[in-house]
Amino acid sequence: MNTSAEPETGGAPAVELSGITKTFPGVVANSDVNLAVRTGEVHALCGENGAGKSTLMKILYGMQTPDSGSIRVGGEELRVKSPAEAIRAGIGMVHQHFMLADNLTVLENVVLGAEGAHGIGAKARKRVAELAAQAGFEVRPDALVESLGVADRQRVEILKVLYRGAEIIILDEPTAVLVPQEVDELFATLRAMRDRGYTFLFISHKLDEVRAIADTITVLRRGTTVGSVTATEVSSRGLAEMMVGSELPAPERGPSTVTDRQVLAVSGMSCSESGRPVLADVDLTVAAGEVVGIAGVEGNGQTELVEAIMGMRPVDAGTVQLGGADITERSTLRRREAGIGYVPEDRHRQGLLLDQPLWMNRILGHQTRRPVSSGRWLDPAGAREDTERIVEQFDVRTPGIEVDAAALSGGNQQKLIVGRELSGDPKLLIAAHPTRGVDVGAQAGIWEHLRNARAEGLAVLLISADLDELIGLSDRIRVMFRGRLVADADPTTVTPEELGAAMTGAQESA
Ligand SMILES: Nc1ncnc2c1ncn2[C@@H]1O[C@H](COP(=O)(O)OP(=O)(O)OP(=O)(O)O)[C@@H](O)[C@H]1O
Repeated sequence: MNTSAEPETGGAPAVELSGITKTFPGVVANSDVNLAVRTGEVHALCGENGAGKSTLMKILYGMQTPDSGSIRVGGEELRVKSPAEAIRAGIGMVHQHFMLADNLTVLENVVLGAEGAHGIGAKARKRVAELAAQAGFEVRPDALVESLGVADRQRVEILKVLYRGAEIIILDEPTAVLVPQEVDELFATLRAMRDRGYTFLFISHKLDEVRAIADTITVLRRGTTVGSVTATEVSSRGLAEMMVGSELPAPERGPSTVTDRQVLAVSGMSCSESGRPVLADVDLTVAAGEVVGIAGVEGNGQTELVEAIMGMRPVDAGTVQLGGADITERSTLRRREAGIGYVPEDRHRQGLLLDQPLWMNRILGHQTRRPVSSGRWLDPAGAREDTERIVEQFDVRTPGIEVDAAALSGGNQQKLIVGRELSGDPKLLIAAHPTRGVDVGAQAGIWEHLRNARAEGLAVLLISADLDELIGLSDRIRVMFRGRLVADADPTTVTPEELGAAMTGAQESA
């Protein structure tokens, strides 16, 4: 590849993957996959959960070794054995879970580990400023990363790969955490960079977005390439059909099932962190048969609200009632036993034991209740049987329940968690981003399960960055901003744009 500041366009394809096969015990993740990416295009990879998208990108980025097949970058055959080699070949990857050091500045995060190029002084600072200008980012190089919102953190991740000389950039579901306005900004950056000759590989489940930003879309199904299409020549419906062979489903509330039986009542909840208020005087109720959606840009207190309700974070003031009983002083386990199901935001850290088999993961958080425990002893047979049920009902694609949770694709891990948390007849489900990273078919499946549980009287507190999901499923929407519930929106009339505006601080009701 050329080593000048900007990539060349035209000529050989940026990336050619041919006949890539990769198997894991019991699973063929990629089977004879072909992918050709032109220099200077945005190339989207779509496909169901477990279709093999991440595996293919990890192979390109040197995190996995293929069993067979070849990789050509800029026309030259490459054996990429590690991310360091991929970076040397001009390939960068922005992961879904950001990998930044919170207590360092933007500049330090970008330069750390790549001091060789421009040192750590004025030259490095100048180079970062140049790259930021090209990408259209307004960055404050000396700001601490911990003070940044999600969109800015993502910009730092992008700058990191640009700084290391990447010309081919893999983005793994970059829009999952962004509000519509931020998505537009990211797309403006990608277009500007593409016009400079950079090449992007973009994994996404949001088909409308993919059509808006991609030049070419390649669809994978069950580990193989279904085909590549020009983005302007395919409808979302057509794409969904390529992916799953069925129509594109939409979230639907269905008829109201809201009752007057209050299940959750949070009153006057406030809490702070290092002296800084993170939740201020929050009042919130959810009734049986009702879905209350919480809208908000990430980092405005949603995580803290959920943690406070779950008893995972001390509060300065306020009470939590479940079905009329005060549970403010109870531990997280006791709250779960009282009837709260919990789909956490971070499935790796809080939702799963990655190095344990699926059936052990069924027990997590439920260890004192049937059918996985007699109350006194764990019941592995009961846990295995109920895990088989979840795998079946929630269509968790896995070779079996004895494999470790780490071996499941992201979307299938999420289906397992949702299945587990809807087990045991909860009164309340707290669902933080329940379909994040889940494909359109599986998403429709999870929505259907939520709707059915709601019809049977489940109260749902739904936190989601997917505004279509919030609008489509909620009976009421409350907007969170800087730790307060500042506005309410009627899901039957509000548009995603209006909701997005309310989330970024417009005070009036949306
Ligand atoms: N380290 C691993 N060990 C065992 N199996 C794995 C491993 N990584 C992936 N797999 C399996 O390979 C298949 C493809 O997974 P991959 O993560 O590539 O899918 P994906 O298309 O990215 O899915 P998602 O949209 O859910 O993230 C899945 O069946 C998955 O269970």
